[in-house]
Amino acid sequence: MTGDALVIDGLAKRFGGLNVLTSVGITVPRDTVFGIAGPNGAGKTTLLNIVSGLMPADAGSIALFGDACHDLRAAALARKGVARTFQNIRLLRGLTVLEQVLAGAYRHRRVGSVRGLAGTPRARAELRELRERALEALDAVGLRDAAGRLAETLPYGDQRRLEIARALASRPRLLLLDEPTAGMNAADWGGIGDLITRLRDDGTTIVVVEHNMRLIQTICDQVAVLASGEVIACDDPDVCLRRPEVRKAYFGK
Ligand SMILES: Nc1ncnc2c1ncn2[C@@H]1O[C@H](COP(=O)(O)OP(=O)(O)OP(=O)(O)O)[C@@H](O)[C@H]1O
Repeated sequence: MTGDALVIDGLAKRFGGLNVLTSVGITVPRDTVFGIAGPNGAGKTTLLNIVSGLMPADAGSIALFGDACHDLRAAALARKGVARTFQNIRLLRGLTVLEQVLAGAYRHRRVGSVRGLAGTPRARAELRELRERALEALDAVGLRDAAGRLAETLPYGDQRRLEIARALASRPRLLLLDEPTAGMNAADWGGIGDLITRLRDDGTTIVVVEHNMRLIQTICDQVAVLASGEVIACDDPDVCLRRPEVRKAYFGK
């Protein structure tokens, strides 16, 4: 296999008169956990939105596993192995834990909805496979025993795990996590950190946007710090977070 998991070059994005990203370059090697840090409003979520195809960039290029893909929309990127979670939990009310994950797996179906409704043997076989994938994803995040529960009754930390399971159901090669530990206590975020490194060790490349510096230092192989629309530092987390330009961006000194 050739190519890094993700190579971003010269990426720019403007909202009206606001230049959020001016020229961002990042290279994420395969099978690593790569952190994206930076002060509020630095453009971290905007960067994930562009990489996952939710919005176009104004300029720049993106390559995934060696293939240029900056013109692709979200569905095509998902088929290329990109999955993501969002900063705010986005569970569908009234569905069980398993059904939430099945909804994530379903977009990778091969059998169209009409044939699926007709209940052909192929459609039934595919549904069985989707269910297996969903249970496998729940296993990965430690929620298999909760498969039959209504998702909204789960504790907050488990709802965040469920979001990750939903992304994992498509068996992504590149998983983008937007603040996966937002609002969590230390016990819960430690567990998410362990989960992320386990996923990496199993062969998923992970890009994680995080404000929690201890988590970044614990799990990331590299971190890029965004400020003023650019990457101001990219290195091993301990080295990066000691840099004067990074301290200035965060603490103003
Ligand atoms: N769709 C949009 N339209 C207009 N402005 C936007 C849009 N999305 C983001 N912005 C603005 O772009 C800037 C960067 O936002 P973004 O959410 O990417 O930052 P962030 O680094 O993820 O911030 P935080 O750490 O607070 O989540 C902010 O000033 C935000 O208000």
